[in-house]
Amino acid sequence: MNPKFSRQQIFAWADQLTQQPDYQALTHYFLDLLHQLPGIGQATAFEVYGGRNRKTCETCSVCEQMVRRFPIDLAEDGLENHEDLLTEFNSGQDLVESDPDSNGRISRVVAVIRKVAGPNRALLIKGSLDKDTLELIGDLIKLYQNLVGLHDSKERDTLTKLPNRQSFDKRLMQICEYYQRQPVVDPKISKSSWFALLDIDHFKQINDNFGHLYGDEVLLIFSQLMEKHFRYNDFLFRFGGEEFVVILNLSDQDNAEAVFERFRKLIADYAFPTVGRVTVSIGVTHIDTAIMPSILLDRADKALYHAKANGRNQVVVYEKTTQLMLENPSSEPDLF
Ligand SMILES: Nc1nc2c(ncn2[C@@H]2O[C@H](COP(=O)(O)OP(=O)(O)OP(=O)(O)O)[C@@H](O)[C@H]2O)c(=O)[nH]1
Repeated sequence: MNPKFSRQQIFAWADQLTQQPDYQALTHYFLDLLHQLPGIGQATAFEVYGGRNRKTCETCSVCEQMVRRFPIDLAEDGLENHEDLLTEFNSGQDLVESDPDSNGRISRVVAVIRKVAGPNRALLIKGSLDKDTLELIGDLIKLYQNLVGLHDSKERDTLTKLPNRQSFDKRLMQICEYYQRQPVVDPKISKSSWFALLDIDHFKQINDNFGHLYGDEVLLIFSQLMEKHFRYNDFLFRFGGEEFVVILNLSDQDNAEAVFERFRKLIADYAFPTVGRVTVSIGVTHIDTAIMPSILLDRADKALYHAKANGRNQVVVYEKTTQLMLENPSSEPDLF
């Protein structure tokens, strides 16, 4: 028992941790809790993607490690250097502590959380920590880690480990509510958020020609290429089947179009093992201040349908496409 905290206090924290409804709420609560402990100056959570430990990636080149900081923020820009964190993460230890100072205190701790159903995570704690606090942190992290596992199994897609449809619905609602509080902007010149539906072309043919296992491999590599291409503050989801969603943040219209166009080309040029070439159609729309999730989905879906109907392997931005074109695509998409 930690002498600074009563048994009741520790059980109250454990009780609160287990009551958090999802990974987001759990991690917010856990970081707040850590900040209450003596000597902790800063506690930050990260998601760590890619890396040499994932066997599935041995055949492809998309798996260099990438770090996303929690919480991903709609209004925050800039990339950070995470080299030290990755070195500690890859050290093979679960709790990496800096050398103690002359008073026996530790200034930096990295806790590594490896998960089956979601991405790996790292918690970075900075401050001046004594032995008792370190022990308590270690125990709390074990509980947090188990709860992360439970939430991941509900909120993440098991194949790609991206947030699933259920997480998407919640997140989209939050984003729409956020933008409803913001002033109206001209998306051509101001940075705001963009919603995109990405649908792999002729995916049924891939399954039919090569089998479901190779189809799954395409989905997995596709998701890894998404994680590599988009920035840490964009939101990525597996929407279902061969359909994915990206919410691109802090971007004007030209940049959004260019980012999705580069991703389209990245996929078209990528040599997928066995399957070879794969293409993707992308429907994009602006998230404006007055919009409801259902309207957003409908607009992106119309743009995607337009891309499919006009030859696939292309990006269509709803705002650049006239209503007439969206409602009367030049041809019906061919179905198999
Ligand atoms: N391997 C694999 N296949 C899946 C998964 N989820 C859905 N599918 C398959 O994805 C295929 C989607 O086919 P369609 O909706 O006809 O679309 P498509 O063949 O991509 O054609 P277009 O979208 O019109 O270019 C179906 O055959 C589904 O069975 C999955 O998790 N793994």
